[in-house]
Amino acid sequence: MVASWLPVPARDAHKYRRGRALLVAGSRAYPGAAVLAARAAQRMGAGYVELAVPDGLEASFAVAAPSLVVRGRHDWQSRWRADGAGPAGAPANDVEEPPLRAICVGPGFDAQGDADESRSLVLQALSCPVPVLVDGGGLTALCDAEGLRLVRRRFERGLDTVLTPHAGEAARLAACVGLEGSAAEAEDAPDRRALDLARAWGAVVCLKGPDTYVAAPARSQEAFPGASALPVRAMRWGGPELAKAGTGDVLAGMIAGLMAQGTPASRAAFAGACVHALAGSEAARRGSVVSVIPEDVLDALPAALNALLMS
Ligand SMILES: NC(=O)C1=CN([C@@H]2O[C@H](COP(=O)(O)OP(=O)(O)OC[C@H]3O[C@@H](n4cnc5c(N)ncnc54)[C@H](O)[C@@H]3O)[C@@H](O)[C@H]2O)[C@@H](O)CC1
Ligand SMILES: Nc1ncnc2c1ncn2[C@@H]1O[C@H](COP(=O)(O)OP(=O)(O)O)[C@@H](O)[C@H]1O
Repeated sequence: MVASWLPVPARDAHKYRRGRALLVAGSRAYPGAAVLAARAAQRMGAGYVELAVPDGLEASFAVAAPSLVVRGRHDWQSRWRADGAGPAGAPANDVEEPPLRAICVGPGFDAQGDADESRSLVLQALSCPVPVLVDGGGLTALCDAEGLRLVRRRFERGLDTVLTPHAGEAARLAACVGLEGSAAEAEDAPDRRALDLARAWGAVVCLKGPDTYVAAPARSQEAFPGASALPVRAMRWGGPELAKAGTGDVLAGMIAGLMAQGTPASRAAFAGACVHALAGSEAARRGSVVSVIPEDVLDALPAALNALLMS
């Protein structure tokens, strides 16, 4: 079933029809995460991937990854309406541009060192009327009353938001909505924790770990066809080859790349996690479970996609 959720380009496709994605990612502390996430969005099929990076670093990113459209943060912030009014992805000025289909915000944010900037970028992304994924340092920046209000408001307006926490970030998201229960209880029942978070935030939650749980808020119950009564699914593929800094950034970009092509948020999160795990296994097969690095996962991604599409 997951294979049928993966977009395949039409014969008459062109780059904009294949989805325009924006990644607001990276910081002076963690620039690499931005490239990992953006590359992953490209590899998952998004036709036009833009990367908004800290001002002054544009040239370094453009050299590191020539096919990415790299912009400074101020350029992006001044070009998009802060209130999210207007058609999906409409730029604030009159420039003719194809619509933006998804935003990924937060991989590589330095939520401690650049707290104000991280928060302002996350809130601006959430004000855009397109699917938004929040990951990494963006999740830390999201955890306050205003962040919660904006995500819930998006839910009420029918706009998809995806949150991709690891266990540490999930604990912060839980504390922000006053979810009871100790860390040990959350570890015992991660499916329940993912679902509680999804409902409390009004967002699709992809709770990462050795097993990954994707939960949808009530509105998206139909998003997992054939699912059991509760809108939460476990993904148990993959192994410890993925336990290396940077693989989460790859996953965030993959899910955003799928959403940019029109895959609904909960399916994008689940299918993205499946392909990510398969790519990790393929990378371990080509090398060693010990040596896999996130770049290997990116390199193995096309083979993993193919294997799933042929299955
Ligand atoms: N190449 C790069 O530039 C990389 C950048 N990264 C970015 O660095 C920033 C900080 O990421 P961190 O994850 O370190 O941020 P966190 O501030 O979440 O640090 C991790 C903390 O959470 C706790 N924790 C609990 N459960 C955990 C789990 N299952 N996995 C990991 N930590 C857990 C740890 O004990 C630790 O204290 C993010 O924006 C992230 O995207 C990282 O993804 C690593 C690679
Ligand atoms: N033991 C494991 N088995 C399977 N997958 C794992 C394991 N450890 C980590 N992963 C996966 O690797 C990724 C790590 O993401 P994350 O913790 O956000 O790392 P980072 O922020 O450094 O990129 C997640 O997709 C997680 O599910």
